[in-house]
Parts: sequence; structure tokens; C-alpha cells
Amino acid sequence: MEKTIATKTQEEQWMVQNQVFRIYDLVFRLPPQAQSVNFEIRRDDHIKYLTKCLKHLEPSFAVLDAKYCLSLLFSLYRHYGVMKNVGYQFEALYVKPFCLLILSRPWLCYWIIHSIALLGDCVDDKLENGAIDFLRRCQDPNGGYGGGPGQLPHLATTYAAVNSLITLGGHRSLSSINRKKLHTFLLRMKDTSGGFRMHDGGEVDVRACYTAISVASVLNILDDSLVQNVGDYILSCQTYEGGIAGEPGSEAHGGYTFCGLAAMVLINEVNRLDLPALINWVVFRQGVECGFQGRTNKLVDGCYSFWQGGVAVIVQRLHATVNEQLGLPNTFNYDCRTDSDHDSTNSDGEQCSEGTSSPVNDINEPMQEGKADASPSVGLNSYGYNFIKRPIGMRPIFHSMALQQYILLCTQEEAGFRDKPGKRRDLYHTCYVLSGLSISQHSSVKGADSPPLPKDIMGPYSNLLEPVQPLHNIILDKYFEAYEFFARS
Ligand SMILES: CC(C)=CCC/C(C)=C/CC/C(C)=C/COP(=O)(O)OP(=O)(O)O
Ligand SMILES: [Zn+2]
Repeated sequence: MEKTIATKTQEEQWMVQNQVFRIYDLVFRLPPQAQSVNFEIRRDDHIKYLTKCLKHLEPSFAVLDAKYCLSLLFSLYRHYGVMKNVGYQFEALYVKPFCLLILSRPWLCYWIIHSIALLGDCVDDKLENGAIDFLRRCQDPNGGYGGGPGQLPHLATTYAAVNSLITLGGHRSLSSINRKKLHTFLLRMKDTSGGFRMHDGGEVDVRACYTAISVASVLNILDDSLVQNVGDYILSCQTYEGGIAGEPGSEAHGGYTFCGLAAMVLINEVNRLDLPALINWVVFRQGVECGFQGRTNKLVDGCYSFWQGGVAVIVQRLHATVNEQLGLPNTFNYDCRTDSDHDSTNSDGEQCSEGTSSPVNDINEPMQEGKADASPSVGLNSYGYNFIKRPIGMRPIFHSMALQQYILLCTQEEAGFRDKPGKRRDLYHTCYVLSGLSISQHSSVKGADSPPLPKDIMGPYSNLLEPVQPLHNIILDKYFEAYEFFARS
């Protein structure tokens, strides 16, 4: 069983809290002149580390396959009672780490390639071509992507492969995806409940619903047969706390809440969720340590900067639906907010009062002249595009500067990012901490095209990362390139 705060030993609790609160003290309780805190992102070091990881990944693909077979052989020996001790040791040392590594190579590609793109860089041609060719080999002849060549297709690795290829961009990469076969695979994963299962004979959960809907939407292959009843399934996972669980009857969790909310937006059924309850749940997940926790009474963790932060920024574009559910007038009131609750001037210095702002449109209504696109696209595959083109109608519902502080001071290592002080860096946390930092930095802008103000960036303005399409967690420019590419083909 996982340890909660309550079940951790005194010593473990002290270690985590002492380190996190030391930083908290430094930032919040000391006068600014006494703070010798470096908030700068070590951009070059992160890029160097990530590129090195990708380089190591590429030539080791074949080697890993061979070692995997060997480790399975030892595992079999152990189960049949032959070479029991040697088998145990070998399994602990090699089988488990290799299984994890070998089954998740499209994920490793995505975490690395997306992180490099967030930092404003790209991989060189050799690495790019290597990654495209490798992902092509992970594609199943009957559609979908496995964790490596010849492995069973799986929705999570399909999502990671598609997001990687879109992030690499360009004709060679985008056209390597067999969309027709992928649609067949997605239909095969569809369950009678309306949800999706992760792989043939696998578990049905909200993660599967999201990964299926996300890839179908961005590849322009979403249709009624895929959408049917998936909203019912996700709705049945919203808990009494307001967040969304992995499956009906489970506990609300940030990862699944992001998946459920993003999927509901992509199928245009987000108004069926209880959004005020969801907002109430997510705002209380940001702790005094400034980072987010994944669920009630658990420790903060850098990766929830994206899962929970992502929920918070998606909600910012759902102001019309939230107002409707609260029985409030449908007003666009972003301009009426200021940094001080008592200040009645808007960001342009004009006087304004609550409730007198301009009307807003719902997700599929034409955008207001001058606010965003005058003619949004129509159809099942356009909800994500229209969503990102909408103006942001609500100020951040989380403390963006505090989250940026947690990220920069508690999760940044010399190179790479981690969960919290005391943990080691890894590629998953590097990817989701950077994704969380990006959405946090861009959470105060009013539209997809405006850059953030320096006051909304913790540290030097050079810390600014590339913006993402939060519904897919793909770099915004690359998302638009893919949207146009697949709209034509
Ligand atoms: C796109 C995609 C595949 C999304 C996955 C979403 C995601 C991160 C789900 C989290 C799963 C989960 C229950 C973690 C709890 O781990 P824990 O008990 O170790 O962590 P905790 O103590 O923070 O809850
Ligand atoms: Zn984590």
C-alpha cells in the first residue's frame, strides 16, 4: 500500500517537510533583500541532459530487446524452481527495470522530445529521423503503437507516440501515422460501458478514455462511434469530492481529473460535469509548500504541476459553462480582475465593476469579433481547436507564482527535474514539471496569441517556456501544424 502523510514515519515526514519548508521560509518569510535565491532555469544543462538521454535511447533499442528476452528466460527459470536464487537476483536487478524500460519507449521519446521543445529547442536531424523510424517500428500492423517493436498496441504508448511525432512535426513524421488502422484499433478498444480499455483484454479507465479521445481528435478521426457514451463513463467517475477518479467508485486523483476534464472538452460534453465542485476540489490541492498534491492528504509532487495545474487552466476557458452552472450572468469578466481584490481598475487602467462586462460565447458559438477567430471550425474534431482559440475569461484559480517557486526551487536539479527534495530526477518528472511551469507562466494571458507579462514570470523573463495546447500537452505551434495537416488529409 502506498504511504500517505499519516503512514509515513516521523523521520520521513520530517525530511520532506523540513526541506520543503526551508525553501518556503526562504521565499515567503525573509525580506526580499535577504533572499539570495536563484530562480533561473538552467536551460542549457537541461537540454544537454535530455539530448544525452535521447542519444542513449536510440542505439540501445536493439540491445534492450536482447536483454529483455534474456531476463524473461531467467524469470521463467525462477518460476519453475530452477536456479531459484540466481533467478531472484537477476529478476530484481534486471527484469523489473528492463520491463519498465522496454515497455515504455514511446513514453521516453515523448518525455524527452516534449521537454526539449518546451525549452525552445529541437533535436538534430539524425536523432529526429531515428525517433521517427523507431516509432514507425512500434506501430502495430493492425493499428496503434506498442511499447517497442513487435509489442501489443496499447493506448498509453499510442498517445505518447502520436504526441512525439506531432512534436517532431513535418511531413515525414506526421504521415508516418496510419490513421485508418489507428481508428480500427481505437474502435476495438471501445467497451460496452462507453469507456475504453488500455489494450486487448486490459483495464477500462478514464486514462484510456482520454488517450483514445485525445489522439482521435488531434488526428481528425474522431467520430460518433468512438464518442458514444464515453461522456457517461467519465461522468460516472466524478466523485463526491468533485475531482475525477480512474474508475467508478475510486478516489478522485489529479491525473484522472485532468484526463476526464480534457476528454469531456474534446467531445463537447464538459457542461455535464459538476464544474463548481471540480474547481472546489482542485483549488484545495495546492498546498502550503506551493506545489500541488494528487489527492487529499498526500504529499505535493512536481508532476501534479501539470495534472492539477492543467485542470486549473482548462477551467479558465470554461467560464461561460461555470457561470451557467452557478446561475450567474454569462459575462466575460477577465478585464475586471486585478491583482488586488479591492482594486476596481482593469489591466488597462479603466474603471469597471463586477457583472458589467461583455457577454461570452459557449465553446462552439462563433467567437466575438476581435476576441479570437471570427469563424471557428465546426465538427467533432474541432472542439479542441475552438477551445484553444477562445479568449480566457477567468483569472487563474491557483497561485501561479507560488507554483513556479515550488518548481524552480524544490524540483529543479543541476540538470533535470524531480518530484520533491530528497527524490532523484527522472524523465517523467522533467516532462511534467516543465509542462506545469509552461501552463503556469501562460495562465495570466487573455488569449492564445498574447505573450505573458514579466510580472507573471517567476525569475528572469528568459525563463519563459513555449506555450502548450493543454488538452493534449503538445507545444502550441506543433499542435496547429498537425491540426492543419490532418484537416487536409
Ligand atoms: C495521459 C496519461 C496516461 C495520464 C495518466 C494520469 C496519471 C498521472 C494518473 C495517476 C495515476 C495514479 C493513481 C497515481 C497515484 O500514484 P501514487 O499513489 O504513487 O501518487 P500520490 O501519492 O501522489 O497519489
Ligand atoms: Zn510525480
